[in-house]
Amino acid sequence: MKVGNLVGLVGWRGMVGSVLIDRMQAEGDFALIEPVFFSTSNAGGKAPAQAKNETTLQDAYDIAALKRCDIIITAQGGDYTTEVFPKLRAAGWNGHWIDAASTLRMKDDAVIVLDPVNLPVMQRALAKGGKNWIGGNCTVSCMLMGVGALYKAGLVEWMSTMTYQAASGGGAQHMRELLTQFGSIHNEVRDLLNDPKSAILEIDRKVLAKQKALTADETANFGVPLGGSLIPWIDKDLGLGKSQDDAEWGMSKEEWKGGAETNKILGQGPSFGTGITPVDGFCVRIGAMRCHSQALTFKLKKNVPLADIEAMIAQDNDWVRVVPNTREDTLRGLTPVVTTGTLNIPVGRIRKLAMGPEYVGAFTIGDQLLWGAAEPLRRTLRVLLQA
Ligand SMILES: NC(=O)C1=CN([C@@H]2O[C@H](COP(=O)(O)OP(=O)(O)OC[C@H]3O[C@@H](n4cnc5c(N)ncnc54)[C@H](OP(=O)(O)O)[C@@H]3O)[C@@H](O)[C@H]2O)C=CC1
Ligand SMILES: N[C@@H](CC(=O)OP(=O)(O)O)C(=O)O
Repeated sequence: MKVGNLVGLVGWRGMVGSVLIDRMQAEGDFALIEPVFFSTSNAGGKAPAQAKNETTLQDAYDIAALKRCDIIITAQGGDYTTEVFPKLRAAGWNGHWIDAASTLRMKDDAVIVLDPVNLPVMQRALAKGGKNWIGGNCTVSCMLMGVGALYKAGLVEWMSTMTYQAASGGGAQHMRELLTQFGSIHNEVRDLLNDPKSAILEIDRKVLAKQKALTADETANFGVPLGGSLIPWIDKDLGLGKSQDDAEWGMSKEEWKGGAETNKILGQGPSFGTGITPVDGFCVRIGAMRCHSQALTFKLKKNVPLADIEAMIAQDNDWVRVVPNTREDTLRGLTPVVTTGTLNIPVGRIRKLAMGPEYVGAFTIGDQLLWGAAEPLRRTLRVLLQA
């Protein structure tokens, strides 16, 4: 049955939501839908310019108002989903729910959406009456956009990923805090930096003293200094594993998502167990603004020539960019700064590793607000409207 085009938008004002609205405008999505804008804080206010018939903001907690929508897209966050989604379904709403939050991702009736990688999984679910479409973890989505080709070809025996994740993954306040920390640290040594004869170890000593003396306000979000440092733990401690000899023991939630979500996106089952591809590694927060980077190690099922691997990756989708493994090309094309604000997913440093011919290394980067959050949502809207 054709899906109707009355689309409720919740969370459009936030960081992910704003990127989503920009992308929907850029791609002409608003020409295909009748948007209804919702707010958790300003019901009755003026809806943004894209609103056609519905120019007033609706209350995002009003189940009757939400129930009118054929499709709801939310980037409002997990607490909102937890509160509203069950009530809406309990009230008999049978529309399509597209969500950036992780709350529903691992539910059996939810599909993690990333159509350039798993359109067949999405279409199978749609044919069976699926209604819940959830955006994946940003790190996982960006990684699969880059190297999904190797999974599609059934080549991956296992993968290890070491991540370098941007401040934006924590939200807008985290980005502000990072910059505030950089500013405070710079202020501390500004005069010494301006003096070319000053001793670098004196600068270093003052920087460290300032990092250690950052105020509670300056570290309220990350808990510790991130400017000039890093944090090798992202998201909760899941407390999994019965003993420290279990693979899940000591895993952060972000690391757990790497394995669980990669396999679910690929339609290989949700988590640990048979039939899945082991994916594991360490997730690290660094002082980048909004691009997540990852160093990947693959054990392939067989020895594949490097040129074939590069060709497979390059041809997989319209956004992946294979960066030749030279110093010059890497500096020019494989950094968060060149990737930010684009839909490009550069994959570089592709090379055979010293462990043997089946071992391949790669480095990939993605804008975590675009492919990592907003883009899969708007593309899911298109998939539904075309169904
Ligand atoms: N940040 C990320 O990297 C990722 C986030 N997500 C998911 O998306 C959710 C939303 O994240 P994010 O966009 O970062 O959250 P934001 O905090 O930027 O926005 C969430 C909501 O906060 C309200 N809000 C209150 N004050 C402001 C303000 N000054 N400016 C804008 N909005 C404000 C808005 O709701 P209202 O208009 O109703 O008041 C807005 O929709 C996350 O909770 C997560 O579930 C998913 C992937 C990545
Ligand atoms: N956890 C990610 C951001 C995020 O929102 O992830 P998820 O959508 O899986 O909760 C990060 O901090 O970089």
